[in-house]
Amino acid sequence: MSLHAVRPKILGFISEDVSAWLVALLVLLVGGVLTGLLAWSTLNLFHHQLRQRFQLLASERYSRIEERFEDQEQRLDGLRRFFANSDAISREEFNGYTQPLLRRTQAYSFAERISGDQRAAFERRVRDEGLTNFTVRELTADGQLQLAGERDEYVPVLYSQTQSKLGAPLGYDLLAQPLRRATLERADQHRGMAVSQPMHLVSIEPAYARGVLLVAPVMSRDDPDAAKNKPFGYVMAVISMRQLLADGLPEAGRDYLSVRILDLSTDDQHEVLFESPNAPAVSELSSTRLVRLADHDYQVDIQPSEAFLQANHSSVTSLVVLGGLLSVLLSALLYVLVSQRQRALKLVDQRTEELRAREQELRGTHGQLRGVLNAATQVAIIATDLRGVISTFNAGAEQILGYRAAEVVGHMTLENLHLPRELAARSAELSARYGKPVPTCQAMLVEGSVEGSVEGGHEGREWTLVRGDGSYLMVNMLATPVLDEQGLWVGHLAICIDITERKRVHEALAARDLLLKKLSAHVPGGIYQFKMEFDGRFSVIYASDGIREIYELDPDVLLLNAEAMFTRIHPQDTTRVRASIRASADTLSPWREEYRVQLPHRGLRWVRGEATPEELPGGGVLWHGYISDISDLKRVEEELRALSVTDSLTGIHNRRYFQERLTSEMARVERGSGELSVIMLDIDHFKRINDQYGHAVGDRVLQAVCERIGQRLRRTDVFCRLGGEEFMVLCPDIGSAQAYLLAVELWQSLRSAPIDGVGVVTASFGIASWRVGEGADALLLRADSGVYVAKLEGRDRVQGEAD
Ligand SMILES: Nc1nc2c(ncn2[C@@H]2O[C@H](COP(=O)(O)OP(=O)(O)OP(=O)(O)O)[C@@H](O)[C@H]2O)c(=O)[nH]1
Repeated sequence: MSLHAVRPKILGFISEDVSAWLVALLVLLVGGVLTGLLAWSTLNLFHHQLRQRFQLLASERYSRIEERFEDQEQRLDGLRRFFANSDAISREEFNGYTQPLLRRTQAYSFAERISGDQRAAFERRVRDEGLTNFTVRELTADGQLQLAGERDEYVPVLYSQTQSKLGAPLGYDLLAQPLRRATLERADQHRGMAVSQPMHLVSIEPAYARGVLLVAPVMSRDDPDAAKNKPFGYVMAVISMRQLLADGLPEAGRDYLSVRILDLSTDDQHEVLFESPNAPAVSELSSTRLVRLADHDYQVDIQPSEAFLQANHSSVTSLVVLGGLLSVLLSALLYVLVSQRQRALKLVDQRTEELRAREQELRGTHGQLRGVLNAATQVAIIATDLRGVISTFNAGAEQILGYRAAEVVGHMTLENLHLPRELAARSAELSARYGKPVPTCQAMLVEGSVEGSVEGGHEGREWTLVRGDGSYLMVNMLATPVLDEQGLWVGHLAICIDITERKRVHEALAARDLLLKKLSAHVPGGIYQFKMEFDGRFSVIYASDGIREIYELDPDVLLLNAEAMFTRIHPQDTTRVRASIRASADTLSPWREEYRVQLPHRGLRWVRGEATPEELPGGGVLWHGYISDISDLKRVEEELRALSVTDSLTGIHNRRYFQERLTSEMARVERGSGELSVIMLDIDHFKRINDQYGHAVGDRVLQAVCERIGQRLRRTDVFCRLGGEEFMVLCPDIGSAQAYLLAVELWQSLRSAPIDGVGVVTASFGIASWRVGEGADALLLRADSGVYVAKLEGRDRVQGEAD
């Protein structure tokens, strides 16, 4: 069954394979929809509650307005009855009655109706009461009161009780102003209260001047035709709408409602009686109701103000934000959970696969290990537990040590296989080194090859093991700790290699090395192995002690640095030696070279090297060779050489040497570099000297002539005895004229002074200078011809060169 089949689904319904992004998106979507639904229902509830609250506030405000309108009517009616039921009302009585009524009313007044005839008497009466300046007045166009004009009838204000600081407009004739007049007429007509159209009230502070005049006619109690006659006066309430409606309400900025009152009684247009100072807010909420005051109907429109909306703001925005945030957080959380879960599951899959692969690998490795253990028949592999008891004993161990695995595993320890005295010695050595006792059972396990390091490198150590038959076996044993997977020490692994044969070979090699050393010590010169790598680098593989004398270098120095050898070779020979080595490497031909070495102590020496090259696999050449000092041999050779080209009697060069030098000088001039001349001389009548003085004197004469001639020659001139009394001077780099002068000088040096016991000895000279294309024989022949001519012409002379 696959792992996928048993996995539970995410949140019970989301498949494991669904992308974490998709899950997060789905949750975000659902969260968004739920938030939207919740916001929608909350908004509906909010609007419902808002409407209810507004209606409540509006109803309360309507009640307040109606109540205050009724209150105004009742108070004015009371004042009217006060006048109607009294015979005469004095100013003090009026004031006393209206003083307590001045609440939410700007002023209460009483205006008496008088005819034009009664005006003067009326004014006089009132002035007599104490109002000395009292006159009937009317309003001018600019709002000032002035003396009223002559009319048939007046209704001047007689009494007035006002809150205004501007005072009462006493004497103001209400009939003089059309609106007030119309109001009085309507009151007369209805015989009841009438209210004016909205107007600017007189003698009221401007802020409160907008209002109405509520008028009630006062009929005389004593007038029998009161129903028909005009009233004798009017009581009035001056009502400022602002004062009436705003009293008891919070200030405009904090009032939740915006109120507007329209006067519907005007025919042409609905005039605004009152409008709240606070503007209505933009809202669908509004309420309208009709309210009546006296004979007028008013439309009262109420709308919520900004303060209302602010005090009742919706929490939907917060809800949406909160819902959105929660949705985002939830989707992010789910994304993290799902993706982490998926990652964890993938990791589990991956680790499971890895474990399976590791298991397979371990099985394979275990099989291979078992195979290796069994196949390693030349190596003893022994594993022990921590107590040293052997747990593995491979086929190689059986074969090498002569035990069967069955008799060793679980029965014997590694210590049992060792030679006891060797273990005891090693134990003592280790105990002394580490300053604590090391038991013999651990002596073969403690690493001792590195001083002071217990767990340092793992190097094999030679041990003597006791075989099954009691014989001894030399092994190289490498013991390493075995750790389990947690790194805990669980035992040891010892790998033993039989080194009996190796030791024998080492001993044989050591004996041969010793022999070689002894032999080479008795051989003059040095034996060496010299190697050139494929990249051209030199190295010395072996150098016997004899090399030390050849190069005055320690053999060990050469083993480290082969180039040190070349520092000893004479600078003029170094290039030649290197070239010959490379030539030998290229052609694999034997190397043989004689060269000079410049030694710190013995100075310049000649050596001869000989070596046989051998091509190495993979490139490079190895020489096996021998170097010897040939300085003595060279010296003898030089001496022999000198003898072979020297005339034994006179000590000057002989004919052979002359021939060699002539050949080389001819080659030089034929290459076009310089000139060449020869001067030939032959002693005159030498036979006579021999005959007269003896052969020995003749020999001395020959020596004396050579001495005199030699003194006159240049260092570059080559003076040779061709034989008998015949000589030749080879003069490089001089031409015919110079050669002639030299010959004359030589001729004179001979004849200018006598030789002891013999007298003056003369010679005949012939000269020849090399001509282009001329051979050696022709050159010599011409010189010889010169001597011949000199002899013919009487001897003792220099014969110049014929043209
Ligand atoms: N003492 C002595 N005599 C030599 C030697 N070699 C040759 N002679 C002699 O030199 C003589 C040469 O004589 P000639 O060839 O006749 O010449 P010459 O006597 O000098 O006469 P011209 O050359 O014609 O002047 C011979 O008698 C030789 O024996 C030598 O090494 N020592």
